[in-house]
Amino acid sequence: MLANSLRSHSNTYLCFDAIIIGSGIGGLVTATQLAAKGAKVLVLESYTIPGGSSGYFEREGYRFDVGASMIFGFGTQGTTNLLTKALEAVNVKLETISDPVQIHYHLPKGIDLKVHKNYEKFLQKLGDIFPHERQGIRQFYDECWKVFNCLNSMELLSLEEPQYLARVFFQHPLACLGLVKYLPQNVGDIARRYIKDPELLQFIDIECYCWSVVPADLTPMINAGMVFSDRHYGGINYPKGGVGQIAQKLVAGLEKAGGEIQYKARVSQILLDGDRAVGVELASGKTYYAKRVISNATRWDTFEKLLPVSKMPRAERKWQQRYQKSPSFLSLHLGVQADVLPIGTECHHIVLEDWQNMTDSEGTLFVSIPTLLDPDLAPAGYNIVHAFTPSWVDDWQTLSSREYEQRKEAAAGRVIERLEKIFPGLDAGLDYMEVGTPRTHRRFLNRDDGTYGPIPQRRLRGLLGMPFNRTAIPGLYCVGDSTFPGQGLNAVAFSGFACAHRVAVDLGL
Ligand SMILES: NC(=O)c1ccc[n+]([C@@H]2O[C@H](COP(=O)([O-])OP(=O)(O)OC[C@H]3O[C@@H](n4cnc5c(N)ncnc54)[C@H](O)[C@@H]3O)[C@@H](O)[C@H]2O)c1
Ligand SMILES: CC(C)=CCC/C(C)=C/C=C/C(C)=C/C=C/C(C)=C/C=C/C=C(C)/C=C/C=C(C)/C=C/C=C(\C)CCC=C(C)C
Repeated sequence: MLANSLRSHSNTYLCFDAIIIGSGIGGLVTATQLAAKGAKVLVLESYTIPGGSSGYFEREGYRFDVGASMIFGFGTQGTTNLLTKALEAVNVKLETISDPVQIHYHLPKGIDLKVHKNYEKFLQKLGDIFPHERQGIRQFYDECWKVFNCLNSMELLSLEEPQYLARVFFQHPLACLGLVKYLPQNVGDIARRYIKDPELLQFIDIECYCWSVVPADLTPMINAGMVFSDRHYGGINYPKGGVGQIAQKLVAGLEKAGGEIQYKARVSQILLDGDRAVGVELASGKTYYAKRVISNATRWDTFEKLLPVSKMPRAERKWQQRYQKSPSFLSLHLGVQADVLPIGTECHHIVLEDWQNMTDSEGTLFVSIPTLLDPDLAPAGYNIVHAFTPSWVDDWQTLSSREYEQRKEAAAGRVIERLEKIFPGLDAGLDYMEVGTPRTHRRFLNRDDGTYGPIPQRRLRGLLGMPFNRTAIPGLYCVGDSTFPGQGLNAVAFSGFACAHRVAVDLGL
């Protein structure tokens, strides 16, 4: 029946080369890459604007980023500046503002450290706090550069495409062998090779945790090589107009290249013909067919909600045994009087009072103040402070709406109390506040339990367990942060390049 319907649709305008479920940056990079290669592409997004966790919302003159504002991938040189490259591929441009400091850490025992874009300055300052470890510090971070230099020397495409692998190996044999060496490794083992001071090792843990949401022992070395080096190379660059601009520009490029996007188009199921994915059905009942279906939803959403659980491939079950959902976040989007922040305040802060609490719910506090880079995001005389801290959906379930509001208020109070320690007077200078919980993330981002992404259940072999874009269901691909190499905008941009490359080869483009 479905096969007939597919055949009858295959010659109509409803049959696309590729349908992409979701317009997160992973989905949009895939879509723009495919459209640039001449594919007929349709993106279906359930929300009213593109971007997913890189979206934005506007309230009372403030434009808030939904997610974090610390953006990698906007460098101007090398091969790892994947957001720059994704925009260029569809002839769109985005102005960015360089951030001279990646993070200002406020850590236990008064450790106060800024990660300067300048590598030597960063090593100097960290060495000033741990003078007995100066050599180990340099050896560890230099090893991260080795990973980065391998990646940054080659074109980055699908590792599932043998011809590409043969080509890069032929062009860059040493870099490929370098990456093969690091792929199964985690940061903790390499850090301990050079560093002995337990407190410095805890610092390496939070260096990893603040983007991978796991300590060094569970963080893949390849990803650390990217993050710990690119912050000093391409740097951290904020998009003028807010993080939401990245998706807006990619959509403009997609449409210029002939692709299509629909909003308020929630996919309710992936249609199968036998075992093959052939299209999607929307919550509205409308169906679309395509030669290939690409899901930018998380793997949990894709295989547990968009497909019958009885069809879950064995490979997915195994993946779920290796990886679990990371916590979501409790987020405070604040508008505050500008004079609350001392002159010279940095854009991104990490606050932790006790090392023992680093991975706990409400343990580490993340703070972004994007208006210090782009003041136009707030009314004159005000700043945006986005403070967020890990939180599990379970703590927010089965509450009456009154209990939910009370719990939100209490949690917001605890976060503001902590913010007061670094920005005294913030409470009194508050002009606007909106509190999001894991339930908010689940609802607006369509992410199961509002999760930030997959994290290893136990120590795994680096990135070896992360699946690429093809799935065990023919015709179905995944893209985004539940595919190799995981969370992060530049990481999902890589996943998008790789997915589009593999799909284009499969389509014979
Ligand atoms: N570095 C930073 O500061 C920063 C900022 C924001 C986001 N990020 C990263 O971005 C990554 C997420 O990107 P991503 O590409 O994986 O995706 P995403 O989760 O951001 O977006 C997925 C999109 O798919 C849509 N969607 C899901 N299910 C759907 C369905 N059934 N029908 C229609 N639409 C559906 C959602 O509405 C959402 O727009 C995260 O890893 C996060 O770390 C990083
Ligand atoms: C041939 C042969 C033999 C071989 C071959 C081999 C090879 C070639 C290999 C390759 C590999 C590759 C390509 C890889 C790749 C990778 C990548 C790209 C990676 C990337 C990564 C990235 C990342 C991880 C990023 C991340 C970031 C993030 C997550 C961020 C976040 C942030 C946040 C959350 C913020 C917060 C903070 C504050 C606020 C303070």
